[in-house]
Amino acid sequence: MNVVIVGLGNLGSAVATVLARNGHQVMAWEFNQAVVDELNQQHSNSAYLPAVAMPKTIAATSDSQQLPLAGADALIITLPSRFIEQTLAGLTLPAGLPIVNMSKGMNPENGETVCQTLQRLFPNNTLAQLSGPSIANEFVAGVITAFVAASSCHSLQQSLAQLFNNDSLSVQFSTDIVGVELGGIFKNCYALGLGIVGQHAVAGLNFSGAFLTLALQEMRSLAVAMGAQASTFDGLACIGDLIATALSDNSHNRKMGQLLAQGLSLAQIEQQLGVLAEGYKTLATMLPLAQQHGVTLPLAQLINELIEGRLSLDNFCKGFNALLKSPC
Ligand SMILES: NC(=O)C1=CN([C@@H]2O[C@H](COP(=O)(O)OP(=O)(O)OC[C@H]3O[C@@H](n4cnc5c(N)ncnc54)[C@H](OP(=O)(O)O)[C@@H]3O)[C@@H](O)[C@H]2O)C=CC1
Ligand SMILES: O=C(CO)COP(=O)(O)O
Repeated sequence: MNVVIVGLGNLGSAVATVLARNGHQVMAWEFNQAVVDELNQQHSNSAYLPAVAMPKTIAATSDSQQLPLAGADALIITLPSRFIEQTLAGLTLPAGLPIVNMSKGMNPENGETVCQTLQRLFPNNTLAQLSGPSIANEFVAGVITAFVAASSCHSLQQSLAQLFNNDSLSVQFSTDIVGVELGGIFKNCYALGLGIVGQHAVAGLNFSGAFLTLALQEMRSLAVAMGAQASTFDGLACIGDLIATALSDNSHNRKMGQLLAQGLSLAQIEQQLGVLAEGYKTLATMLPLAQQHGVTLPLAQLINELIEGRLSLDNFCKGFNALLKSPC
């Protein structure tokens, strides 16, 4: 199959690699010309996917007009959410080209999820959200990984299975695009929070178990109020992704939390990570959204107060302990 990937950061480079290894034709767009040149000449991306030999068949360009959209079977979006609208707004897509979003974020200005933005920009194209516990550094290294392809279009789900399935990668199907996308978006805030408090003496695995349980309850209650199916939260795209992201040392959100706990400023973190992890902006967007929907998110509120410096780590832990005393 022929695939166009937009964004060669950590995720996009890993997706390009596994699809090319599966024998598919991959052409990628990337903003940074140095990354494009390194990929085309040395078949690597030392900034975002160090120590991985990328297949020589992957080609990259920084000129979106060069993308072979007319002959593509899917357009896969792997950019951080904040760059998606500005990058895609100038593109004219063939009417039948399916769009697959793998980004997990929201627009802080209007509260739109990436799928909602894509639907607004390209109302005539079929859409899928491809999500699940899928840390790029792991699945590119052959760690067994299951994705969820959420779409109302069964043939697009099947195309995604055909693209990704191999000895270590599997694609499951869902029709709950809202739930699958919101699970992947909301879990970033809690992974960021656990990254901050995870170093505290009181934060052992008992703490993490309780933290993730409360996190899942909050994610589910807001997502259901926004139209998701509750049962989606028992699956890969929600509880699965929450566990993987919150506990993985490869997670950008967990890492950002750890750096905040070490006292680094946002500018220093941006310099170290390249781009701020999605959970940071999502948290500020999620709390007013919850208010609009009449849902309370006490754990997310505590994380937000901790990040904004209105709560010490000790007082966060006292507040968290108090939440555990409330009836479920
Ligand atoms: N990494 C992962 O394991 C997974 C990530 N995701 C999601 O995928 C999305 C991307 O994450 P990830 O790959 O980790 O991000 P990275 O931080 O690895 O990559 C950031 C990318 O954004 C590019 N960029 C910077 N500025 C601009 C700009 N102005 N316009 C366009 N591109 C720009 C960077 O290019 P430059 O070289 O210039 O810095 C780089 O390619 C996120 O939404 C994340 O939640 C989902 C599943 C797994
Ligand atoms: O969503 C992810 C894995 O499923 C990756 O999360 P991070 O952006 O925290 O690395």
